[in-house]
Amino acid sequence: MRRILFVINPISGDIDKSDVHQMLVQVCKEHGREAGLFETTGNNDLDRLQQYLQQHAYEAVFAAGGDGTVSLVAQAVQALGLPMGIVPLGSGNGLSKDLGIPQDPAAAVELVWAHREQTIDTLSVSGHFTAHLADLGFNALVVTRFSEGTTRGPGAYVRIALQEYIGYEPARYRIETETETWEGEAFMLTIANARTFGSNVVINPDGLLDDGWFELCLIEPFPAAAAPRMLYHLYSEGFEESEYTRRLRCRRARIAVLGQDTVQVQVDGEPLELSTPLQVSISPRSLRVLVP
Ligand SMILES: Nc1ncnc2c1ncn2[C@@H]1O[C@H](COP(=O)(O)OP(=O)(O)OP(=O)(O)O)[C@@H](O)[C@H]1O
Repeated sequence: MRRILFVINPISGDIDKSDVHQMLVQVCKEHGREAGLFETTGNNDLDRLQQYLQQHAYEAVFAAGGDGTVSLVAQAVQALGLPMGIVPLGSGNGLSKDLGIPQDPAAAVELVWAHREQTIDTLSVSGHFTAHLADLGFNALVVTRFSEGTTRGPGAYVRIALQEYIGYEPARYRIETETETWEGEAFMLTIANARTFGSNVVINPDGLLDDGWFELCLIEPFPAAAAPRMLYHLYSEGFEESEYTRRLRCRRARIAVLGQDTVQVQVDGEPLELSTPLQVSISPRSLRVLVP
């Protein structure tokens, strides 16, 4: 691996990246690698990146940003069969944590010369690419409000979550997988390829990124008095221990939101409004990633 492209999101995670460009070029040079830089604009980035990669011969592409940047790079490299690395520089950096990638950018960049390769599953949520997690319900609402605001970073996310929790009305879902049907109300419903949100909430404790399965992780409505215990379970890998949670493991699913033609969905950190029912499917071992 000699020629490496870094895709940098200048606004992710509210992190000043003025030194990042130079650091990436410098460490690559020290290790006999050539670094290219591609900045995202927030506009038509996937098309631009795909075109750029077709015109330039890179051997690996690193996403230097948050989950949205990782998802963008993953889609571009998947089509070309190139491996993807991650330098975590977002607010949450969920997929990088699941892959065991160091959260310190200076340590993560070592993957350029010291790594092994893993090939992970990816999902399609009604045609939208997902490598990490997608969800409906409470978190999708918070991610949407977050994206509409002007402040980024974890503090802004927590403030919005507290505001939205008061008065939140859970929707009713009907889920059909290849083996079972479930219908009921849910506070949130996560479509999980991975285990952990960027916030360190473990939504899918024994989920594997490369087992050919995904999980539907449901948190059913719970009384306000149960919220602290629920948070404790979520931060301590105890998802299965709560009486308000359940998981369905599957290879494909149809998710209807009763009484709604469209639903707000968070897909790899990006808010989308999609038509219901959603159709979810898996592409087993379809994305090459560089891990420690
Ligand atoms: N130059 C830019 N100006 C404005 N927005 C941008 C720019 N480049 C990318 N974006 C937007 O940034 C978002 C992706 O951000 P990303 O997920 O990388 O970081 P984050 O939201 O801070 O971190 P995380 O997803 O880990 O919480 C996308 O919505 C994308 O359109």
